[in-house]
Amino acid sequence: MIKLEKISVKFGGGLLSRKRAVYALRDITTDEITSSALLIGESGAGKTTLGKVILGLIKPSEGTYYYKGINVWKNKRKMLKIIRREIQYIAQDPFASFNPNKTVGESIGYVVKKYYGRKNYKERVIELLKSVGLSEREFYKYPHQLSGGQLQRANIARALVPNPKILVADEPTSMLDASLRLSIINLLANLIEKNDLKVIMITHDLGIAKYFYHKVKNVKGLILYKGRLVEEGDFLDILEKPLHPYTKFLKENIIDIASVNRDNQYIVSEEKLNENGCPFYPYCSFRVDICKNNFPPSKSINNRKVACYHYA
Ligand SMILES: Nc1ncnc2c1ncn2[C@@H]1O[C@H](COP(=O)(O)OP(=O)(O)OP(=O)(O)O)[C@@H](O)[C@H]1O
Repeated sequence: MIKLEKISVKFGGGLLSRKRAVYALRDITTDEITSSALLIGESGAGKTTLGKVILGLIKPSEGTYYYKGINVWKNKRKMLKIIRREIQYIAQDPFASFNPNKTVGESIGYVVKKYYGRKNYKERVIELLKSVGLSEREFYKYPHQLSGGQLQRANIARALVPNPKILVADEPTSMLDASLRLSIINLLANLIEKNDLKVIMITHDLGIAKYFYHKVKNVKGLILYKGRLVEEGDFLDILEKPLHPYTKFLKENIIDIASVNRDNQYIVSEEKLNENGCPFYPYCSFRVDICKNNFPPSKSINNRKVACYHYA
């Protein structure tokens, strides 16, 4: 379905910009993604940027994005039209995703009318609301009259309007109370099972990621670190037997990557990072000289891929 080849995304550094270009993503190559997936990484790792590349919202500065085997940006008129329909986005904050002056039914109805016309649009909206565990009552409510969890359900209902093949869910539970988080994951797992749908979930919360894996099964994990893809493979396999030193660090130290504490004993060196080197170099206890200036090529090991000279 989705294949990324040497994708880099650079921000800034234009002719009129005083700032140096920053790579949000660097040289990302994946195997074909055919299942649901988890994009894991701490803040600034490039998760959202990668999600936007997949949604066709960001044109990579370098590299090729294939959807269904077709080079998206080489065939952009046709492919972006397909992607806009088949790949939908679930944002983190459901309150920011709805117009506060319109009822939930009107907001979802707007999208229904766009795709299917006015006829029977209300019935379609109510059916969608029911498919995400809401009821007809919610059609008439304004966003502020719903809880965060209910509104996130409505957000998911709206994303389902064009009958997408993929949902890119960007931290879909992080704005919700802990008690509601699992119910949203349950809903996504349910939709995956009942529909011909895959979810690409972006998260820094390993607890949520594990729960998603156990509900959905067959979930690919993509571990990002400072714009680089460091490990790829079955998510549980990665978590149980991490190969990359960063993934090992994650497993041993933390549940929520947002709580990474850089002042712990893991830090080996404070040396300045070379842009072309491995970004984990300063913290890595397996590092060798070459890591400093050269990011390693990805190596296949038992259905996994890891970018680390330790395995070269
Ligand atoms: N529009 C932009 N202009 C300039 N820099 C950007 C832009 N969008 C993202 N970046 C930078 O690219 C890097 C990756 O950002 P991104 O939002 O993709 O990370 P993330 O893993 O999703 O982080 P978070 O979990 O904090 O959202 C960061 O250093 C960020 O500051």
